[in-house]
Amino acid sequence: MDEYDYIIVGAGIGGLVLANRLSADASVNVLIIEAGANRMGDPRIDTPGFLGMLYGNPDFDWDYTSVPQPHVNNRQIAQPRGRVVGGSTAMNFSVVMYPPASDFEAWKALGNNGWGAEDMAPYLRKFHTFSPPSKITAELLRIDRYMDANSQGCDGPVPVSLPDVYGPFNKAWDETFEKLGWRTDADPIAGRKLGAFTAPLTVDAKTGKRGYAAAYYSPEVAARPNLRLLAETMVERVLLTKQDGDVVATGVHIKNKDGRREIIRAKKEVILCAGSLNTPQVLELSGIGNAELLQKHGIPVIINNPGVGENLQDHCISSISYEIADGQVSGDILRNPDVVQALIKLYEETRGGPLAGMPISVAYLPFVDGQGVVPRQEVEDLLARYLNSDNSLPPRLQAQYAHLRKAILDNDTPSSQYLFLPAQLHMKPGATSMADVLAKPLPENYISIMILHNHPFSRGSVHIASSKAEDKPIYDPKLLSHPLDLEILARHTQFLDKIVATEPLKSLLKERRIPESASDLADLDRAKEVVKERLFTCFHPAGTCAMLPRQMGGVVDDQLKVYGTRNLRVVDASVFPLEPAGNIQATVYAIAERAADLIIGRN
Ligand SMILES: Cc1cc2nc3c(=O)[nH]c(=O)nc-3n(C[C@H](O)[C@H](O)[C@H](O)COP(=O)(O)OP(=O)(O)OC[C@H]3O[C@@H](n4cnc5c(N)ncnc54)[C@H](O)[C@@H]3O)c2cc1C
Repeated sequence: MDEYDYIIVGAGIGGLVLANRLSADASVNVLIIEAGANRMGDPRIDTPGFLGMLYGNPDFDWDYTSVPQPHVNNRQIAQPRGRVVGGSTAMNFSVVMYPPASDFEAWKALGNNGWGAEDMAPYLRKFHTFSPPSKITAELLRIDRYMDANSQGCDGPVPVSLPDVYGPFNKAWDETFEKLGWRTDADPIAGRKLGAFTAPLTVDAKTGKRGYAAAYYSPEVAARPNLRLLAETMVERVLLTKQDGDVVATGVHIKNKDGRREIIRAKKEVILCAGSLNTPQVLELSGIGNAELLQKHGIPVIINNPGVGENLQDHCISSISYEIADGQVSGDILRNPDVVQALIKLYEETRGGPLAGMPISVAYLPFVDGQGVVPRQEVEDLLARYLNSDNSLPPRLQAQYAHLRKAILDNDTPSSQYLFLPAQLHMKPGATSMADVLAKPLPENYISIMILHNHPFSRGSVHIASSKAEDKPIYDPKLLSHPLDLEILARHTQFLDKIVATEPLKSLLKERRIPESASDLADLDRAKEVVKERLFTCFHPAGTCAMLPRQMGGVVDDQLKVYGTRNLRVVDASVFPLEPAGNIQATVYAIAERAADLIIGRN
């Protein structure tokens, strides 16, 4: 029977960071188990522009779909999740965003010592190595104004860069927001950013290849005799026993690719890094969760904790696509197979061109609507109308909403993240898959502007559908179930009219929009309908095993240990107590790096 000091479940960010850092000590044996295959070196992963090939493909994607969402016209929304070594970073859009310092301060204030902005700042640098852009790209984006190469990461495994993929739209984006009064020169990594900027990408500037969590599993690390990666192996549950009143994780039950079941023993710890949708599933299958639910599925209850699988938060986005002016180019030209072939050739020969990265630009803005910043009194009125202040909310929500209330009233905190994306985007009634979103059925060329709602009030859940590990859990994000979310997102969507009516972006666009009903967003009710029709996820499910005090519905403590256990930890996006602003991969890397220090005892 196999036995290891540490067994890590899942080879996404959390798993690979820990596998690397823990096995640096040659006296410690580490096993990392991944349900998907090891496809390092596969050009479909390595080529940033090929990401559309990965979604819905069972070789790469768990391919979740939500249950019908009543607040979004009963639509069902896809939620791709990486099922491969590298996890979701093997298929993400590569954008590196840093949350405002106040979001980590909120984590700390919610009872998590050691998770404030100062504690986390070094870890936001530790995971990556930044390469400054070429002179042409630096000048095009005016990057020296707000990004200091010396403040970025300099020796982490994941490459971060601004490849030469940007063009007139990115330049116009920056200038347009400046005209609108949103020029700021703060460095995003410092956690005090507002206004427009171009966030770097997890792309290796030299090779044009995707940089992702697999970078932590370099050939030198993989060759360590004390580290073993077991791919194509599903962890079905954690083996738990009771010792002196504590629950102790002694190993895991696995099912390998031939369908054979085995037990592998852990001497020190089992660490769950299976992501926000699968970590709660493994806990519930192991007997940790809501007792009623476990009993319903015939699972013996080891620890009754109804917080498992609850508190699900995600960044939802609304978006509008705009036809581009004659003579301009967008990613929609990739509908032509000859263009694709020419770009593949260019990429193979130069490691550059549009396949080397998505030319996304962003803007962090406070709460705005069609008129500009929403006046404080109006925000207060909205909060009074929609936020329950009569203490009938559970303590977790009361504490969380107190922070969200502060955030939306503070004009220095980004309420939304606007994203420029150079392609048309489509949503459907019923179920919308990634293939639907990325299809290019319209003959004209478009760009899209997406609005990501940074601090959602809605809370969903993910729970087992049966006692079988192969049955996907039920994923119910309850998108827009809190009325404030619709109100906020609709108002942010109204601000799009201002953005596209401002030069120089205005001259790069024509009148035609997707959807057509978005041609005038002055009416708030119409903007709300547009939001419901166009709502999608930005792929950041989090919070389902929240790091919070137990009486507040927490699942792990501030050492990331599962309550009631001696040696079972969780290290992935599920531990977020509160969704931070912006795309979350940098935050997940930072959590994993800090977890490594906690486990090693360096903290
Ligand atoms: C399409 C898409 C685009 C995105 N774009 C961006 C972006 O541009 N910028 C950004 O910052 N973030 C982005 N993200 C989000 C970011 O990539 C994720 O939040 C992050 O990778 C989550 O990491 P994780 O370690 O928590 O989980 P995951 O990456 O989901 O890793 C979990 C791993 O555990 C494995 N696993 C699960 N269950 C089991 C089991 N029972 N046994 C064994 N193994 C198991 C999975 O196969 C997976 O490999 C995107 C995500 C997606 C899907």
